[in-house]
Amino acid sequence: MQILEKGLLIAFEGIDGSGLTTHSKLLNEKLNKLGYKSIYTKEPTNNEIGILIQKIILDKNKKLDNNIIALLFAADRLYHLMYGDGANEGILSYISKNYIVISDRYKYSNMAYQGDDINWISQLNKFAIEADIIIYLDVPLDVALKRISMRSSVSIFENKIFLEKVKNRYNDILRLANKNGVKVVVINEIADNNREKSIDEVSEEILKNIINILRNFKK
Ligand SMILES: Nc1ncnc2c1ncn2[C@@H]1O[C@H](COP(=O)(O)OP(=O)(O)O)[C@@H](O)[C@H]1O
Ligand SMILES: Cc1cn([C@H]2C[C@H](O)[C@@H](COP(=O)(O)OP(=O)(O)O)O2)c(=O)[nH]c1=O
Repeated sequence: MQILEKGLLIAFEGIDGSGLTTHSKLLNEKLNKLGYKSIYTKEPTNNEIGILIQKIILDKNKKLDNNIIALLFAADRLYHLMYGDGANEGILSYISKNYIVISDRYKYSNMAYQGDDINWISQLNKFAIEADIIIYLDVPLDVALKRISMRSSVSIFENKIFLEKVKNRYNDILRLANKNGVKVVVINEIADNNREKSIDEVSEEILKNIINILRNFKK
């Protein structure tokens, strides 16, 4: 068992279709196999607030104001930190037990997707701890959209114009996070010869980055 001196929060971020769920789950599996205490969780969660959000964002006819959606995601996050995602304990509880918590999206998605006024979104997330590490999966819009097109249910966010805006916002969000002491790892999913890297290639690249960081964390 690899015991860390302190718990870690790793946030996976990126636009829809960038592989967040795939790669956050794979990283969790690999870290557990290597003997780390690691858990996978996601936002929106499956607690009462997260379930409400999932209903709202999958309902095309429910055109809720962006600020209401922002408040709901922020409430879900505080609940997630304190009481859990509906299946696990709160993130803060795992961190206190020196776990690695891998969250498939976190407060940076709130800023990217609802961030018309990013200062207000930051305020909403005032009580949400910074992640220790952000893994940002960088994928061209057309590749992400192609992957989403295979999906049965599409959320209100999954359209080209909106996701282009989200992708552009991430640049400033990651810079701000880095300024706040977050270790930002950008994973480019396209190889030099313009080939889409395989799931295994991307997953190994993520694991290598994380192991390097964990080694330094121990020092
Ligand atoms: N590197 C990759 N190459 C090809 N397909 C991928 C890659 N990463 C993810 N996918 C596929 O893209 C789809 C969306 O991945 P998913 O993890 O659900 O994205 P997200 O959670 O970011 O919306 C899935 O079918 C997944 O198998
Ligand atoms: C956490 C979070 C997610 N989102 C968006 C990103 C996605 O488009 C959508 C759902 O997240 P997603 O990761 O796609 O969940 P699922 O894999 O269950 O479909 O919610 C926000 O708009 N704000 C937030 O704070």
